[in-house]
Amino acid sequence: MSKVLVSDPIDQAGIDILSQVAQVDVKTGLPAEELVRIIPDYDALMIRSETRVTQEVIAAAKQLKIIGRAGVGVDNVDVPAATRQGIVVVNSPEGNTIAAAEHAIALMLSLSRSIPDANTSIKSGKWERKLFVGTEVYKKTLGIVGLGKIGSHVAAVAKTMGMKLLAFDPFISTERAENIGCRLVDMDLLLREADYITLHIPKTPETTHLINAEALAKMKPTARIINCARGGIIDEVALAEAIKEGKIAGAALDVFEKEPLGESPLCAMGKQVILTPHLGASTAEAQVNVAIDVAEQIRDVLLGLPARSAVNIPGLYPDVLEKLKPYLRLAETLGNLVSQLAGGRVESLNVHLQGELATNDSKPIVIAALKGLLYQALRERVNYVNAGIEAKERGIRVIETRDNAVRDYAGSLHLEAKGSLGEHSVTGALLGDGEIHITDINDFPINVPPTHYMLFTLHRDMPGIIGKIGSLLGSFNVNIASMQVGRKIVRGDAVMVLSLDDPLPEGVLDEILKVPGIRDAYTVTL
Ligand SMILES: NC(=O)c1ccc[n+]([C@@H]2O[C@H](COP(=O)([O-])OP(=O)(O)OC[C@H]3O[C@@H](n4cnc5c(N)ncnc54)[C@H](O)[C@@H]3O)[C@@H](O)[C@H]2O)c1
Ligand SMILES: O=C(O)[C@H](O)COP(=O)(O)O
Repeated sequence: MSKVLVSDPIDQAGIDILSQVAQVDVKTGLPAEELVRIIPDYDALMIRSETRVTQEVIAAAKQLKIIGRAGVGVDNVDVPAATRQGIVVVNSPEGNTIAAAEHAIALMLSLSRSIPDANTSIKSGKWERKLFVGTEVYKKTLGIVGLGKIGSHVAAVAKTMGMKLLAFDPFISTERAENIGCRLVDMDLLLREADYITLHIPKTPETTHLINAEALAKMKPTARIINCARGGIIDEVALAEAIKEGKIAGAALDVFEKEPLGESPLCAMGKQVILTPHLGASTAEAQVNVAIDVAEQIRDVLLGLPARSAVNIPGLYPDVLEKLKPYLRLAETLGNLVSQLAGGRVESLNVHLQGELATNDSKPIVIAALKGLLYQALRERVNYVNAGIEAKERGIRVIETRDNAVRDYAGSLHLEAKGSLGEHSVTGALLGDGEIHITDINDFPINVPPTHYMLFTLHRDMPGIIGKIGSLLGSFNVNIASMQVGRKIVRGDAVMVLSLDDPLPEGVLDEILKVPGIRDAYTVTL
């Protein structure tokens, strides 16, 4: 039975799903070295933002197939290291969107009405009405940095509260922003005009310290900033300084450069600063959503099915997958076949998609072809996650071409491998019942289903050659299951494809190559 380690607090709904297919161990708050020690036993790891899945953890995770992040941000996971090791990383891109957006709005309103301090004051027996006179958000300008899922929901709510909306997001169109009710502007203008700024961007090298002393200096002295996205997007030292010097009016932060926060100049500040301990996603609803979403994906991957929200492999939704699955098998088989024909190092792979295959998302097909191509070199180490990166690291150039026209089959796939030992090509298609047929080898037409052991020869089309190969194999007790010849012209060159019941014993291929008229011969195991 598979084993899943849950190393952060996850809703029971997720644990229940995992328990259907695996032994689930919940061990939260593990020190880093303890995680490295126990991870080799596990097939799957389910986390939130607290567990740091470092390169060291991944290197130790010899059996790990999937890391499931019950939430959005995967910045606590070394995704490139996981990818290189063939580990799928999945998240829940939408499960906590509403929770995070509502938290940002809650922080904005709390800042403008000093709710936390007023609460503390009254609970300590005071009645300080004058001290807590606030400001309205109605007709104020909200600058939204990052107009993705959370930013868009914040925009929708803020709009209904009568706020004017500015947005900065270099990756979305003016039309999309306008549809959400936002004016798309540059960051400089947003900083200068907004009364409230709310951040909803990922933390990347470009966004780290996006809000630094220089940016803070551009803001209005009455402006307030909210960060419910990721710690480190705001330079916390510069922020504390800017508030102290009256350069801005306040800030509310849910996320921090270092979590847990520990000592910080922000903790000593009064009602201008509101801090929450990374609570954006902490609603009952969001935790059920993300736990179910990610647990289902872990369950599926452990059962050999694809994940719908993988961050490091092309996402395959069940309906797309159902349609593509037979073609993925075809691509993998042909990739494996062409690499065995090519023999040596493959330098480039041309993937030509024909007919209905050309109208689908080609990325999974290309990945499947590469997985097949690399199988001889990497065996079980290659999978859908790392096939692309492994091919890239080996310098294999991938060229993709497509032709929508339907020929003999609804869809067919042609792979052409150029390598150190020459060029080889194979074409394959699916029959009506989904059976794979190889329809072309090195431009010779044939029509055979792939089998476990196969022998391919290139020879002169002349009498007696088929018989000689047959008796040679017979003399080595190799049984032929089927045989087919493909040729372009009579008595020119031809290919012979034999399906064998047994593997070729050592030395037989050399004997075949000695048969007069045989130009080349290849054994293939699929
Ligand atoms: N506080 C929490 O508990 C909590 C909960 C959920 C998500 N988050 C965080 O919130 C953030 C947003 O999440 P989301 O689901 O909306 O993501 P999303 O991918 O839907 O949206 C992010 C948006 O940021 C934009 N963007 C990227 N780089 C940018 C840049 N340099 N400048 C401006 N815009 C840029 C993208 O174009 C995109 O539209 C993420 O950092 C996520 O990890 C935090
Ligand atoms: O990226 C996220 O989903 C949020 O930061 C939530 O993190 P959490 O799961 O640790 O609450």
